Amino acid sequence: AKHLPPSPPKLPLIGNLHQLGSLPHRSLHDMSKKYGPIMLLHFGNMPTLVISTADMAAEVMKAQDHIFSSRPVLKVPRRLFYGGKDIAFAPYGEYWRQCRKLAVLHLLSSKKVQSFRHVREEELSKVIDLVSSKHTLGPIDMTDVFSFLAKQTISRIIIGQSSGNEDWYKKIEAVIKECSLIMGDYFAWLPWLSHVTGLERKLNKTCEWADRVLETIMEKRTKEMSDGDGEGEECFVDIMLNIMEDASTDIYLGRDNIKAIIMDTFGAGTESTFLTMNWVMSELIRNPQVMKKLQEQIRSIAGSRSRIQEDDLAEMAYLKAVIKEALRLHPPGPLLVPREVIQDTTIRGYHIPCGALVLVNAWAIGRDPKVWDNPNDFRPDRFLGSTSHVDYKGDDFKLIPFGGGRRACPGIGFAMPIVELAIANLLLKFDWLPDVGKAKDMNMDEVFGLTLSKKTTLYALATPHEP
Ligand code: HEM
Repeated sequence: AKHLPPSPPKLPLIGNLHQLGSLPHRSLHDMSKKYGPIMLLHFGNMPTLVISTADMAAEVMKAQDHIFSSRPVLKVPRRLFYGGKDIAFAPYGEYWRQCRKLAVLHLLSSKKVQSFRHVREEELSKVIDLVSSKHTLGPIDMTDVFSFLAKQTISRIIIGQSSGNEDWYKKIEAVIKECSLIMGDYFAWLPWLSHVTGLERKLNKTCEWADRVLETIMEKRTKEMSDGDGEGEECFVDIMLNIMEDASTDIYLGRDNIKAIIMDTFGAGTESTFLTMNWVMSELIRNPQVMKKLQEQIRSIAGSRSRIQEDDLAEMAYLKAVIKEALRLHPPGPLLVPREVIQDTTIRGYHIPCGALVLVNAWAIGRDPKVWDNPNDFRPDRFLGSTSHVDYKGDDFKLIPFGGGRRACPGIGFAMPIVELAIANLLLKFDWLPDVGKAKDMNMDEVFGLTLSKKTTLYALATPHEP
């Protein structure tokens, strides 16, 4: 008989789903303490491999990456993304390879990221002005501030800025919200449950609505480009429309691909970037001594200047350590994005069946006491000195908030300048305190959806800093 990985006992029909609870990354972490770093669960009748240590993650995302690099065909994303025409949920193969290459070369390259620098700076200025104008009125809703900043910046880069576009941002935002509500529900992955909950109808409605919004945006950008009356700022949609129409390129890109990629970058980019800023700031306010040390570094680099510029970021070792530490404790995608096994294989003697779903518990790995000292403490200093090379780029499997291997997040270089610039300038310009009570008592409870958010809104008191 084949030697399968250890499995907790399961129920008929639902398998292990009832054991996931409302915080699956935590329940799975607890289960792994009993059943080991590689477990085989069943979501309904879907065999699901759960990976809970850095060693095992290296096995699936490095040693055998090619076997673990597909995505499961999940009902909801399949429909929302035009049958897998996006990047994140496309099955492993030629289409995915082309599409990812297109995004990496034409949308997310460091040259492109650099070309949107003014967008990041302008949108951040609006936020700084907002905090300046509101700080005398009492605590500021920082969750709202970060959410606004991520959405404004990223949507302006993806669908562009032209008069009346705020409406489109809002519409896409509403679509994404609806989609993540549908998708965040693990039960929705089960085909037989969808009819019971009326998911099918909801899904149809949302897809039609999303398609109308996306078509209108594309038509508008096409018209502006041909009339030459766009406001001069190139966006992802323009870049893709140009590639679509350019007969000389060997990349095939249809309208559905473009729409799926818009949804994908929006969905993958905004929420995760916003949550990262929100967790970083929450940890800073909860750890005043870290905040103080970081402010000293930022203020000394700024000198008499009133702004930290992107060129300054390279020098900011402590800022980078703080962000790594926040991502270690609060990876916005605690179970990453599910993968699928494309052929039978073995790991450490265990048989892994073709077609199994794979969840890598990045959250558990970030808190593994075997690889991290005092794993539950927020101690950015652990990333200074001899360990400063440990990074989230996918080479150190104990820190994988962006995944690793060929399916790793291609948006790291796009997201991080937004996060770093925002935190650096908010700490340069203002001093921060919790709105009520003691810093150490701050509520850090989580809510699990598609992403991991903070349960309570982050309110904070800001005082302008006079240099
Ligand atoms: C702090 C912000 C972000 C975090 C924490 C994050 C995290 C992740 C994770 C965990 C994955 C799955 C990796 C795997 O399967 O190994 C992923 C995939 C992906 N991310 Fe990100 N992401 C972020 C920002 C962005 C941004 C800004 C974009 C684009 C604008 C983006 C685009 C994508 C895409 C397209 C994929 C799918 C890659 C593939 O399947 O080949 N992400 N991201």
